[in-house]
Amino acid sequence: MRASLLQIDVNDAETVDARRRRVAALVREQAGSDLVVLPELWTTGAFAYEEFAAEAEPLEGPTYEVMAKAASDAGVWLHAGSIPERAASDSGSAAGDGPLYNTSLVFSPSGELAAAYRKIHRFGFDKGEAVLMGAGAELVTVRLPETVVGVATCYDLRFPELFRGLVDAGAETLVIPAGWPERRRSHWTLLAQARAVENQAYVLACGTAGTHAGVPQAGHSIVVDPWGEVLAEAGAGEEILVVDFDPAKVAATREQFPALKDRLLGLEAPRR
Ligand SMILES: O=C(O)CCC(=O)C(=O)O
Repeated sequence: MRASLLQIDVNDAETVDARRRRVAALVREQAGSDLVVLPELWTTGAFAYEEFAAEAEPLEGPTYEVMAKAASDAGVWLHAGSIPERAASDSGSAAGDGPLYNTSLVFSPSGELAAAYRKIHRFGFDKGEAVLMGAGAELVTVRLPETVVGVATCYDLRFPELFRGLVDAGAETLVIPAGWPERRRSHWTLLAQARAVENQAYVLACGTAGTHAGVPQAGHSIVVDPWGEVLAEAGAGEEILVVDFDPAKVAATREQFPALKDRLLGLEAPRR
């Protein structure tokens, strides 16, 4: 199976419309890959908090339209990264004036929406995304012909229980778009490898390059196999990381070294 991770340079000089067109062209160039992955919030930048509300889109908004077409033109599965989604209000108003979510979109090779995932763990503690966006509540997996993909977004990478949930739901390949800052790049690489080793799964983690809203991005998108070996790693700048991998290695690793079977479920902390 061939995957292309598009580590996009997200910067304040390029408009959202221009970036959307540029990224769609890059997706089209990946015809021949099975799966194309984009980063988190690549239209605005994950740290461009002031842009979230202004650039928010309904689920089936401009990014959806452009990416659905790009996926079908290229004939690829496309994890189109995430968008700032403006949900419909509770009253169902067509104005779409409900809460914001950090929502990932996955398209099939015919351009159908295969899955949408609202990021569960919002970043920022008491500011930024954590206060501007709502939290998703559902784990999402997508069945591709060759593998079952489990999706997570950026800060989710720090929460191993989410990935155990995805494994329990059948995930074999963990796809993680991100806008991870350079300042914590060592955590990014370490956690990507940890999630691969502990879940005996492939990890495809696609970040952004460049600097937006004053925050230099880590780049260094990475693909890790179920044994924890790094199959490919990008540098700091914009780059397309193309990697061939064998989805059958997940079952083989889980059979040869069946650590997942030794999980002890339901452990409780001792009472004090
Ligand atoms: O956890 C981190 O260090 C980075 C997380 C982040 O930037 C995000 O989720 O947008």
